[in-house]
Amino acid sequence: MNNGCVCCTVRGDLIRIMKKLLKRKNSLDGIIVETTGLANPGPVIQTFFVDEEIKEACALDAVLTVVDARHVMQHLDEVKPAGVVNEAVQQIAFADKVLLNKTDLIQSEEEKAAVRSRIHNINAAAEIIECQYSNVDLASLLGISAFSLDRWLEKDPEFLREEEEAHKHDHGHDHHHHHHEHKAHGEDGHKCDDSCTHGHTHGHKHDDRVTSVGIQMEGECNMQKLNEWLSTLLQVRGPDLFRSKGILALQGTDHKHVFQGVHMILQFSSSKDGAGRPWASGEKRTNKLVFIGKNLDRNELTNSFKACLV
Ligand SMILES: Nc1nc2c(ncn2[C@@H]2O[C@H](COP(=O)(O)OP(=O)(O)OP(=O)(O)O)[C@@H](O)[C@H]2O)c(=O)[nH]1
Repeated sequence: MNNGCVCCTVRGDLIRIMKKLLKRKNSLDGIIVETTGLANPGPVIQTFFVDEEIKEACALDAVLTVVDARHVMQHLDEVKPAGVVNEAVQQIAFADKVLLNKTDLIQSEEEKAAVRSRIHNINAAAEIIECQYSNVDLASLLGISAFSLDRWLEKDPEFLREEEEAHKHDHGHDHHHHHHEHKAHGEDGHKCDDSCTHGHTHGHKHDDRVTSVGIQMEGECNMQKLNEWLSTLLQVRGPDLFRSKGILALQGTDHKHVFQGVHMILQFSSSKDGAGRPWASGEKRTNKLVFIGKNLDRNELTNSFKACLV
């Protein structure tokens, strides 16, 4: 689900995609919906209960939330402006199972116990599965019938009622969601405003300080400049940089380079070590980078990356 802004759950798109999938001649064993890391899971779940056709054809099996054991606390602790939703809390609250991932990055058993108890306090019903690199037996994740509407309604009886109202309204106004259908992935700097219905079910707004910046630029990077730029950037802006990733062309090599960042942790890989394919002969060397985080300055990021090019 890449369309729309990073924060929104794009229920209109999801309904359309689901209906397309259901029309396929060969029937599917299952459908896995992956939202963005900043999504409010509520509206996605509601899709399976408010649309008649989808309700008939599908059963919501389970809501799974992957938790970064190293960084989750700082996101749960984050104080948001009044009325703004903490999506980390939401995602744990709505989970049937929590995959507590990256346990290798946790320093001590005490730290792990603190994270587990925090998750448990938000959602006592969800089973917590500890893992590394999300390596979990699929049988414990798929076809488990873990979702219970009753438990949901216990938590929030308003849940379906409000949505049914909103849905009726949608039918009368075809373009209700039009403002989410332009451009990809919020890289146009689109911010949720008051007209955004997503995430408003519970009277909460998305944190509009969080955006994404995509950079696409032809050329080759000077390795040393790039290294200095990225490590300084992550050091200085780390707390605000939730996620960064990119494919890079480096001077003097045909290998493609990939970087993956989560806050201050940065990992490089290369087609030399089996990550993807090298640049093909004649292929344009286009660097592509994405930053997702708080208070990002598109111009500053673009210009400082540009300065790393040869
Ligand atoms: N040490 C460690 N690193 C991990 C683990 N799982 C993933 N990573 C690394 O974390 C980095 C970012 O990956 P994830 O956090 O899984 O990315 P994500 O945000 O879920 O992925 P996108 O949907 O692509 O944004 C990559 O460099 C992964 O190799 C783990 O269990 N331990």
